[in-house]
Amino acid sequence: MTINKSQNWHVIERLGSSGDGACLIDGTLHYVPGVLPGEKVRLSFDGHIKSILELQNASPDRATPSCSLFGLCGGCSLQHVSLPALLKWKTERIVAALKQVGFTNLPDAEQFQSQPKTRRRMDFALQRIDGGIILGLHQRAGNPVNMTECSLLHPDLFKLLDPLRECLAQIGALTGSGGLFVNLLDTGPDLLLEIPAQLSSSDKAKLADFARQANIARISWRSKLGDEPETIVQWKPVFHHFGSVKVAIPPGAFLQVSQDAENALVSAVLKGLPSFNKKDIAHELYAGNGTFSFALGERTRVFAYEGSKDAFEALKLASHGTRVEAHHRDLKRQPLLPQDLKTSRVVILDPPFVGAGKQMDFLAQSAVKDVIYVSCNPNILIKDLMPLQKSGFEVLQVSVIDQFLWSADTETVVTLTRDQKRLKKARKNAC
Ligand SMILES: C[S@@+](CC[C@H](N)C(=O)[O-])C[C@H]1O[C@@H](n2cnc3c(N)ncnc32)[C@H](O)[C@@H]1O
Repeated sequence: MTINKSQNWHVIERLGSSGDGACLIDGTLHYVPGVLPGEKVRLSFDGHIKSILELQNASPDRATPSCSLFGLCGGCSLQHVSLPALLKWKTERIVAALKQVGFTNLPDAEQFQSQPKTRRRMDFALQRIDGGIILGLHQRAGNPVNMTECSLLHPDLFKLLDPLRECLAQIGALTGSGGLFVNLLDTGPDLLLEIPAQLSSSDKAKLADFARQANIARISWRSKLGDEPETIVQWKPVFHHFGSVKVAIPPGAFLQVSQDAENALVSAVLKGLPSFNKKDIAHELYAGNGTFSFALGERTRVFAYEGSKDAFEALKLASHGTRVEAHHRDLKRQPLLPQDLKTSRVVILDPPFVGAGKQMDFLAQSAVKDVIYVSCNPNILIKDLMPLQKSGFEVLQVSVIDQFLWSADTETVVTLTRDQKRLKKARKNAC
């Protein structure tokens, strides 16, 4: 294929939603990775943009990437941006999203950014190659890259990678590609392997030996996403604390990706709560294993809804002696209806990446006055918050939590109310 080396210079206008720089070339919008607004680039093409040949007007927001795999590994797309500039960009994106919904009179956003090397949850790709195993993240569009260094991963997980490669190389069932889901819990790393073929008894014995040598409490396996994990080895208890409540976390469970971000998220949610009377009930939707539930339970009675059976069971077991009442419910198939929310003082919801969909319409139609919406997807946030805006909700507080460091993903907590008294008071206090 012939590569056309353009002599033309192109100015980067802004960052698009995936973090790539947008520029107009011959009237068509193109996205260029690794650039910043205001920078001028000369590009080579092979139908699409192939590479940056030259860059001028380097932005003051430009930073030296901290990882030598940057550009190859798909885990980070924005290491060429300084962390303060990244947080500012993410915050502007959220403010723009809220304006797009139609909200006006927005409060200043509170901001938090995780520290590097704090990531305690990661979904790795596995690939057998001649002489070993590749264990790392996928390229942006392509094969996995061996993670030989990482600016994101918690050191307690990073130090496991080499021993894991050695162990997995001995696993006969791993003949091609697979996955490895890792959570760093209070009891140490918890591993869930995804390998299509059945593990042999020899594979299981090797994993059991490895678990003891590497002080890993549990290793589970499933053949594909959606299958129930099988515990291969568990030789000591597996648990994690949310506040003072101990939860027996199931294999492959959802956990906020870093402890510092989890703390910031919980604080933002608690800050958004209205005042409670003794008998008030908070409805929490998409509760997971209880990241927010038990902190909420310190303030009031909580009805916590979760669709994953494993997470619901962990939540239910842990909720004894607390004010949290766990409910197993698929909120897509069976959303809470306005009458189900009649007793609700406030609704807190943290939907998955695809959003809450129809549930938002029923929430908007209910009599609920206060909502705290947690989002990891700014595009879906726009869709989900539309029905609330149309039914009279206004934004009381916004927190932008950059827990997905050096990627375009953003976590946000938005407190909304249609209680005019509360709104007036908050705005008066902010003046
Ligand atoms: C973003 S996670 C949040 C979990 C929890 N709030 C936390 O912070 O750890 C979304 C949660 O929604 C649950 N979920 C996904 N689809 C669901 C559905 N249709 N009905 C109910 N829960 C669902 C997932 O199992 C997951 O626990």
